[in-house]
Amino acid sequence: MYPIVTITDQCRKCYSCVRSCPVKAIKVEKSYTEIIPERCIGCGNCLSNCPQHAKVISDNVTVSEALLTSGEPVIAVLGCSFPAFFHYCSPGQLSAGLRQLGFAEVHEGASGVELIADEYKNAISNANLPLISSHCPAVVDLVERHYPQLIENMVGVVTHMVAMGRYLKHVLGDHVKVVYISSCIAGKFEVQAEQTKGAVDVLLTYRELESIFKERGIDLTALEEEPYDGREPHMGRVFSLSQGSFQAFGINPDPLDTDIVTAEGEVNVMGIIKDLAAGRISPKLVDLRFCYDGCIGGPGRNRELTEFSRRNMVISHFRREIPYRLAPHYQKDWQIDFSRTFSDKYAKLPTPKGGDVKKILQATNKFTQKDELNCRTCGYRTCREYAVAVFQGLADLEMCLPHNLQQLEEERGRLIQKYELAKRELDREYGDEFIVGSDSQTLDALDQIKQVGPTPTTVLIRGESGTGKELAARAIHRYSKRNDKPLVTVNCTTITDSLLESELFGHKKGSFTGAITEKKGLFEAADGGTIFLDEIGDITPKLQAELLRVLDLGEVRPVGGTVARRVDVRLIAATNKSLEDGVRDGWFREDLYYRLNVFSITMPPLRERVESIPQLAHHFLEKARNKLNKHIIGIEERAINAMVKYPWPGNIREMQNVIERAAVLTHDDIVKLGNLPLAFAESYADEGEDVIDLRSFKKEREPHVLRVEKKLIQRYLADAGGNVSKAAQLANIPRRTFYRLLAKHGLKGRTIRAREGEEE
Ligand SMILES: Nc1ncnc2c1ncn2[C@@H]1O[C@H](COP(=O)(O)OP(=O)(O)OP(=O)(O)O)[C@@H](O)[C@H]1O
Repeated sequence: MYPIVTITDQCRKCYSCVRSCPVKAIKVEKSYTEIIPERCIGCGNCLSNCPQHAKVISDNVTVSEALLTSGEPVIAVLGCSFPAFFHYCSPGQLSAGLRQLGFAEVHEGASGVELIADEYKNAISNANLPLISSHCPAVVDLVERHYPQLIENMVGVVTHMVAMGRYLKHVLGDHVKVVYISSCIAGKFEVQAEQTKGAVDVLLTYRELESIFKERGIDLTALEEEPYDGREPHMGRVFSLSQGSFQAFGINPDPLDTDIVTAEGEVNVMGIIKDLAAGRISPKLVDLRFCYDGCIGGPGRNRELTEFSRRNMVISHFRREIPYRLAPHYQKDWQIDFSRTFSDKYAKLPTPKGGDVKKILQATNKFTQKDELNCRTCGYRTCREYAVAVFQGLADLEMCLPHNLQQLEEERGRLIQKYELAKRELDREYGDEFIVGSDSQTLDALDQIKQVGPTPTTVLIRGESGTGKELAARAIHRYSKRNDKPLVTVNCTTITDSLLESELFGHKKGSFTGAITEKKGLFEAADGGTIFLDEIGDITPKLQAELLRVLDLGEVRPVGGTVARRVDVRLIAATNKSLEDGVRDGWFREDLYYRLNVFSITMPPLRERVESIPQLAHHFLEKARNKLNKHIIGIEERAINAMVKYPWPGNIREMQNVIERAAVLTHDDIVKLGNLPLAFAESYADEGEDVIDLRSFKKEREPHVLRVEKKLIQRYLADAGGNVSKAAQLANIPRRTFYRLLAKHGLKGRTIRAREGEEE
């Protein structure tokens, strides 16, 4: 298993890992970043720098526990920096705790350092090339994966960890299992590496070990001290300190000696490696450690302590007397092979051509050198490095912050424009409009609206389609104490069920395909105000249950989320269905029905508002006049009477449309009966009251119809270039009929274009 894992849900793509990765071993995916194992050197920077803790060490606790119950002897080896982590107990107590966990023996990794000290001394004295120390696994990976030309410079000796593993298995037999406990993450890579595999079975971090103690309820400070096993180390104990390796290996360089160079920390190490690769320096030995402050600064270090106190703890451990069980087989001088080889693991990435980089730069608005800000927010040092990474598939175009900001700004402008248009549209539809009507049913509804408006009560508005339910909801909100807060209206039938759920309650990132970011729901958008759910009778049982939860608990739970959020929203629902039937037939929850039906208002259909028709007609004329920007002063009496007589259905929109159409058609400043659809005049006539002369109506209408007909014929002919057959085809009428119409209006084919003006 790969030692570092990304919890994809937790990653927020802040690019901290990209920024902190010295070898750019991070690939940016759509909604998270991922480590590229072939490039990773295990330095652990991405773990320490991830603010969301989305990069974690793969769990070795379970494997260790499995080893401990396998029946084979398991040996614990404590890394050299352990005193700087387990500072709250004595080394003897830690040994006792490990034995309680089932470890057969407890060793200090520091003795592994002493095992390889002679190998180091030999390598240095026989060197004919600048040597690079190989005791830091991150440095080994850096060379193998990124600077393979330096492989021949590596000291061909294993790390003290692997040395300990080889030693223990040599002395005790291959059946024993070795668990190395350390602050080093790169060591986890080394355990699995081809050349060093098999020596150590599991690398456990100090923190993982601590979690096992906690899990088992072992309080180290309460334990009786127990001795350590194996060879008691001496100078090996200072190995984890800055420059401690030379002291541990018994090499005493002159501080002014430029032949032996030592460097710690990413920047220094990378600098020296680059110098060596470029042949700029040629010392005898470079002793490198990727972590600042040496191994006591490892990624799994105890972060509560300063470097100074960590150092002091290691030094006082070095000076301390520690109980040791000196078994004779550990006192013997065994001949063990501590050598190792290295392999070229360089993973070549595609190289862009000049034009490729330019294209990518241009895609993020960088056309001149001045546009290349090199701001580093994407994690790359320069815009060009970033463009290369995009080409290589490591980075994506979204990562350029200045470009993103500009795009967002443009998008914001577009959204504002869209919002303004939608708002204007809504204002035109509802505006500051109040409910118009003087019939008793409308007046009753109005009374109820005024009464319930200022209360927090949930309201259910019933009525056929187009009877003013939304208008009523808006009026309730306007009369409420929440009228300075938003009124969010949702039509439950216009979006699919699954989308409606996420629209209403929001969703967490990754909760369904396409949910690439977290989104707040409309309930949260309406917080403090009112939400109007139109067509509530159409929602699914699942949504009904969720809605009931919101009403009962006052909290919403986003799709894919576990944590609920409190909201203060007043609910107004509307339906044109009978929810009572729904409860009876099982498609609407009874408990929700009672929760909604606290206060119900019924909006009457237009056919039951006959008394209000004249008032409504004038109201809609006013709306049409504003919309069309046309000078119309009123509606003639006959037209009003015809509308009163007309058998309207329930939908008030129909009346609104009839009046708008009439306002379009009228040539005068008054809407006349003739401007209404013929059915009005006919139903008016059928009533036998105020009979109008239909013949004279037809006479009055005829010239208008003829004029429109002639214009249409002329347009078809013009579109067909004067070709009558084609014009008839366009008009979708038989050619003969078209000829007849031409004759009727005194028009001719072919010549029509030239005579168009004349014909007008
Ligand atoms: N009493 C009224 N006074 C003024 N205008 C009204 C009245 N009733 C309805 N309208 C107008 O009729 C149109 C339809 O009203 P509204 O959208 O409120 O109806 P609805 O019942 O919510 O419709 P649906 O069932 O289709 O959602 C709107 O333009 C509204 O302004």
